[in-house]
Amino acid sequence: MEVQANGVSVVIDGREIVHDVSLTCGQGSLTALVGPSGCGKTTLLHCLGLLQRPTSGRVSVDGVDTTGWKARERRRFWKESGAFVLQDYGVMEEESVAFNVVMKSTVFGSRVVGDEKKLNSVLELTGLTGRAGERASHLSGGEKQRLSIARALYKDARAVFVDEPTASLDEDNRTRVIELLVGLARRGCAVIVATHDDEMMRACDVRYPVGGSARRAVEVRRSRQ
Ligand SMILES: Nc1ncnc2c1ncn2[C@@H]1O[C@H](COP(=O)(O)OP(=O)(O)OP(=O)(O)O)[C@@H](O)[C@H]1O
Repeated sequence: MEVQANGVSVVIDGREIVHDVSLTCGQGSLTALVGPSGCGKTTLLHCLGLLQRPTSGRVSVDGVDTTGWKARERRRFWKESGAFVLQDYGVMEEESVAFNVVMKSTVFGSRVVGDEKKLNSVLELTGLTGRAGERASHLSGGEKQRLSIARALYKDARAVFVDEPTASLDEDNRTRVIELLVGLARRGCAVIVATHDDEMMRACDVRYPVGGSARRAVEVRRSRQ
């Protein structure tokens, strides 16, 4: 999936938070939105993920302009194609790890339904093997981060929007999360990451400086081996 911003600006309370961003986040590529705290990375990420409407400009998905999309079309995009790994992890604390991945249960919520083999495979990939039945609230910050990635992997998301994925992680978890995001891109997903982290930035194919004067997406590597 390709997610594209064309002349996207966001004005809140008379203040321009995002200024005239044009950027293409391609299928199979890992794009970093970079810049100092408060420069508008999260706001831009939310626009690209259709969580927030730009004040002007447009966001297109696979070449389709989403400006006129109603709630129903945006919901379909989130359900079928998009996944989020946000700073508050987007995890349902009271639910099990398995439910948080599969997001489906029987009518009365007593049992998670879904593809068990696939569930086990994504839990293994994200280092959460054996944790399916545990309450998500028991997980550590790094584990919750990986749980959100497990959900993106399970649903075969085609675009994943990630906010500061490594901010509060120790070295091991950080490396692991970066590897998982690179893995998602290698599967053909468009992965867009707002980040301050040098190691995360180095793993990205494209770095886009948000804010500042000389804004231009820098392609770091043309292709991965
Ligand atoms: N809903 C809102 N109402 C008022 N101001 C907002 C709102 N959303 C964002 N802002 C402001 O816009 C600016 C950019 O915020 P944003 O969270 O996008 O920055 P950021 O680059 O992601 O910052 P950080 O790296 O610290 O997470 C900040 O000054 C913030 O206070």
